[in-house]
Amino acid sequence: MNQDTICAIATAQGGAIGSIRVSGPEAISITSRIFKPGKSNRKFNEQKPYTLTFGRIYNGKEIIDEVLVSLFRSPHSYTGEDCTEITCHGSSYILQQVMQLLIKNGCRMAQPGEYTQRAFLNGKMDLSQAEAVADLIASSSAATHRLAMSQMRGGFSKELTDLRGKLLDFTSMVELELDFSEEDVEFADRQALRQLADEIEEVISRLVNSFNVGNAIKNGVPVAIIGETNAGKSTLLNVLLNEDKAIVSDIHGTTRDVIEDTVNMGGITFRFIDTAGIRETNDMIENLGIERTFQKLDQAEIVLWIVDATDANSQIIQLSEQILPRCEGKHLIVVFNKAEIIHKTQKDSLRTFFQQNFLQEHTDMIFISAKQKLHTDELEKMLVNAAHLPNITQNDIIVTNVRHYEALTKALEAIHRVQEGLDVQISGDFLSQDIREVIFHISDIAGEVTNDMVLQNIFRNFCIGK
Ligand SMILES: Nc1nc2c(c(=O)[nH]1)N(C=O)[C@@H](CNc1ccc(C(=O)N[C@@H](CCC(=O)O)C(=O)O)cc1)CN2
Ligand SMILES: Nc1nc2c(ncn2[C@@H]2O[C@H](COP(=O)(O)OP(=O)(O)OP(=O)(O)O)[C@@H](O)[C@H]2O)c(=O)[nH]1
Repeated sequence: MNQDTICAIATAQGGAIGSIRVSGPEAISITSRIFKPGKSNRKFNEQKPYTLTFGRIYNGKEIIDEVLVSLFRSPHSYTGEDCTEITCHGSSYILQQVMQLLIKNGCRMAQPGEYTQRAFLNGKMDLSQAEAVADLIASSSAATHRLAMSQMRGGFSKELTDLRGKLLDFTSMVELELDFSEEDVEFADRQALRQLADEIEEVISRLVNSFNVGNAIKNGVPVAIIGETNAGKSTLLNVLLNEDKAIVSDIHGTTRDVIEDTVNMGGITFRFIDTAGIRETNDMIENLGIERTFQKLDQAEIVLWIVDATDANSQIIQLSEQILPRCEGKHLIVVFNKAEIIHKTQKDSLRTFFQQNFLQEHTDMIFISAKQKLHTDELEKMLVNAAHLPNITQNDIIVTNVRHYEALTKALEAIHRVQEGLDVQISGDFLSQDIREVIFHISDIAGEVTNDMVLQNIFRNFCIGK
């Protein structure tokens, strides 16, 4: 299927050593045209797989570099094709020269993700494993690494493949019944099918539900910072992020757009979402921002509600109607900011007010000064406690990929129809249709029925050389 032999630089710029990967039917012959092994009696194309050969890359008579070359023979390589790897000195000039020589001798530049795409097309891995390769390269913490590693090693595709196999057996029995419809026979034991459907429903529900945790680990626990204009949201965000990201000014409504950034605190990645201040306004652009604030609030797991302590009462009363109903199921932290300029008696009355009106599960309050960084460490601890993520291991199966989540959600809907259908003794042809749909969505995750556009999109997001 892949007649082209492709090449790409696989290493980042600036290292002492650089590596070029060649893959395809001509990989070994093209490499041997530009590479002469050190000991002249050895031939590169007789090199044993998984060994290194020392030698030189020549452009005509000129030596480009002294290199080490490795060799893999189809199907035993990353792509499943014949492959070579040329390891030279890390000069971008040398790497470019070697690339040009390879191209002059019949290679073509690889597209982003093309090696992994070939690995997928040659059956070395399924699509969810290929997607995990990209996650693995992007992983920046122990948790994201563990998730990507578990998925790359076959994580949930194995479990899904087993279930899909059982479903296929069943649906072929149901479909066989259809061929004998005159005789009113039942090859597929409905009770056993119902048991299988329940089992599958449980597995898929678990995977669908794991996405919240998976998403929080991969993209950060979403924390929305909301409150009235000028309460100090941007100032606090800058403190939390330890850098000057959001624009701070004393003109009301400075933050019109939603700013997002992630930061690691206590081993947990948080994704802070600064939002436009909420107030009644006729400014069109600002109103759009406020609309978006509410959308972001819905996505958040933790809500930091910043209240200007010097002007708290009116804000609380005005906003509690808008905000509180939207915080159900979320952890709400009411942050009284600018606390350094209010009196102790004011604090006490605010605390009493809070305790009388907000005391419920998953609600905290704190007095801080964002400007003077007073009690902001305590706020960080509060956040870490609010974000109780489970400890995950490489054996935990957690969905992190939106594409998988969507396919699983559709599979879950279809399996519910199968369960309902069995309960009301639906006819075989409808039943098999619903089962086929479950199979279809499960197969989508492994990439067996995935359409070309989606495939292209997935691999285009890889880096070159992978
Ligand atoms: N130099 C180099 N390092 C690398 C890679 C590479 O391509 N080149 N990889 C690229 O991502 C990763 C390793 N991935 C690989 C995966 C499979 C095979 C391979 O030869 N598989 C054979 C043998 C399997 C076995 O013995 O179990 C096969 O599948 O038949 C090679 C590399 C990370 N490090
Ligand atoms: N005294 C005092 N002033 C503060 C504190 N935090 C912020 N401010 C000031 O309050 C003003 C508004 O701060 P911002 O951080 O821009 O407020 P915001 O909530 O992001 O405002 P919008 O972008 O308009 O929604 C600025 O002048 C800040 O310097 C604080 O803890 N104490």
